[in-house]
Amino acid sequence: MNRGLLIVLSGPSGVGKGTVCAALRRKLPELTYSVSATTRSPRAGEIDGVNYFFKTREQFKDMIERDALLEHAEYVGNYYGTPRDFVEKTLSEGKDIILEIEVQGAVKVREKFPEGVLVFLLPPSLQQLKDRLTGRGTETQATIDHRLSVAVEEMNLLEHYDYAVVNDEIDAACRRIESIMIAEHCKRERFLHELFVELEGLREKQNIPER
Ligand SMILES: Nc1nc2c(ncn2[C@@H]2O[C@H](COP(=O)(O)OP(=O)(O)O)[C@@H](O)[C@H]2O)c(=O)[nH]1
Ligand SMILES: Nc1ncnc2c1ncn2[C@@H]1O[C@H](COP(=O)(O)OP(=O)(O)O)[C@@H](O)[C@H]1O
Repeated sequence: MNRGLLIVLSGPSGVGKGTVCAALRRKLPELTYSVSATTRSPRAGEIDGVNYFFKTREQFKDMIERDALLEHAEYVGNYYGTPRDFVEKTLSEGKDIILEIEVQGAVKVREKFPEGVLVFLLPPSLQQLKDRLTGRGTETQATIDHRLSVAVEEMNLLEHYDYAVVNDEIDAACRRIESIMIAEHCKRERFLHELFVELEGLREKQNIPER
């Protein structure tokens, strides 16, 4: 059985990672979502174990020490991390899993999981990024300014990614990510498709040299 795909959806704050990821999950119910751990306080309506596993700093430190996180990063004063076991289990069951994480964490995943598929979500323009952060209404003006300056730095990490997807329209961005997933599955079929195993067997039997 093929291992599942590890898809990392990343990009600057406010670009639409949460929105696009939610739309993609509605479209692809079989796509597993990795719930992160965080030390940030829950926002109104957020549920522990669904949106995040909300942890104290002590609990989070303990997870780092136990090597229970695949990656973790500090972001605007809070810690965020991906629980390792759930990701490993999902991939070994042949299921695809999506991580929606910030850019430093995505680059760390690259080191630990070179076969991971890194997708960078881009805003159509910086002005639209600012408008989205403001429009969401979850941040104060000071946080928005801070997040915007962080976003400009974050864009520099684009070169580490496999794909760039512009989030102009939510549906269009989803379609692009779906296409990436289809292409990445086809790439892996090259190595594992049963037909090729059969062909290899036949070649050996008939002593046909490889082309
Ligand atoms: N490295 C890392 N980043 C994460 C993880 N979970 C969430 N994030 C990112 O942390 C940042 C802040 O998340 P959050 O406070 O929920 O704000 P929002 O995504 O901007 O609404 C976002 O860029 C998330 O994608 C994780 O497990 N690891
Ligand atoms: N393609 C899009 N067009 C217009 N608005 C969008 C689009 N994608 C996301 N948004 C809006 O932008 C804001 C930030 O999106 P969000 O998903 O919270 O970003 P992130 O998770 O990257 O921080 C939200 O108010 C969301 O509704």
